[in-house]
Amino acid sequence: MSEIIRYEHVDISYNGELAVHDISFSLGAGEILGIVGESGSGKSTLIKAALGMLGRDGLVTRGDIYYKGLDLPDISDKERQKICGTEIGMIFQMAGNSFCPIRTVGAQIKEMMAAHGNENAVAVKAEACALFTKFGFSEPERIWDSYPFELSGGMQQRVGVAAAMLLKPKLLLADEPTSALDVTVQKQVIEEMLLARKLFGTAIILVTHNIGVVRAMSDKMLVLHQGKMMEYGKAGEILANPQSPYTKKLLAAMPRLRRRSADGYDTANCAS
Ligand SMILES: Nc1ncnc2c1ncn2[C@@H]1O[C@H](COP(=O)(O)OP(=O)(O)OP(=O)(O)O)[C@@H](O)[C@H]1O
Repeated sequence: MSEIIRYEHVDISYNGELAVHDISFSLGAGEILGIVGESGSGKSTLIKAALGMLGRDGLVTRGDIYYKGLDLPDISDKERQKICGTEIGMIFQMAGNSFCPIRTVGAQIKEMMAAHGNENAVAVKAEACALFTKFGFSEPERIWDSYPFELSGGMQQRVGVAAAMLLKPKLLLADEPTSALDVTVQKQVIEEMLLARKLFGTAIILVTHNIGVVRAMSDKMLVLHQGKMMEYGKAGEILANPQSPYTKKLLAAMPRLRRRSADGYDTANCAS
């Protein structure tokens, strides 16, 4: 399996204070890594570092983050703009909020695709509607013509995932993509991400508080505590047989969710 991204001994500080310390992991094409840990453990910081989104106060102070031979913290803003979206996509907890409220979904998707060099509006619409259909929307044209405020929060989130996937990124960074959603919509968003992996071979780094979501989706798992890596390895093995006392405590406090197969899951107690 070809490697997509590799973190090597990464330290990240805000205003000189260490937030994340000595993190190493790698991810191959189509693999899904779940990053879990308590609030403030550094989960978002880790993925923001890949796209230079640490803000003015944040800095990768040691180590490397390699993507296709590029050391991401060192690339220019121009290079970063080029890979942002097309190579590495990102979705947030409230992905729907990134849509402008007063322009239709279709207009915004056309603009996004044009900004990445695809100006064929007819083809873009056809491709978007086909993906909406694959993602389970029964009226794709209606979604295309909708203003974001005409869609529920859950629908906005699902359309946000679809929009990110239209650029067919090799890597998707997903920061709490299901935590603002009710259990039914969580299931749909999980299904969308698994389908995206299947359709496009996209690798996913998933930040979540929800062990149930990790259990349902992840091949690998990284447990963070106060910026340090407590455990990293195959998700199934860690979930079945956690080694560090911290992981044991974390798992004991989480609800259960059984994994059925690579693409299937049982959503009982998915929300946490
Ligand atoms: N822009 C910032 N400036 C200063 N400190 C920050 C900044 N962003 C994050 N931090 C600090 O870095 C640490 C890790 O924060 P981070 O948001 O990565 O944690 P998290 O595990 O994603 O938390 P949550 O689950 O609550 O989103 C925290 O101590 C946080 O206060």
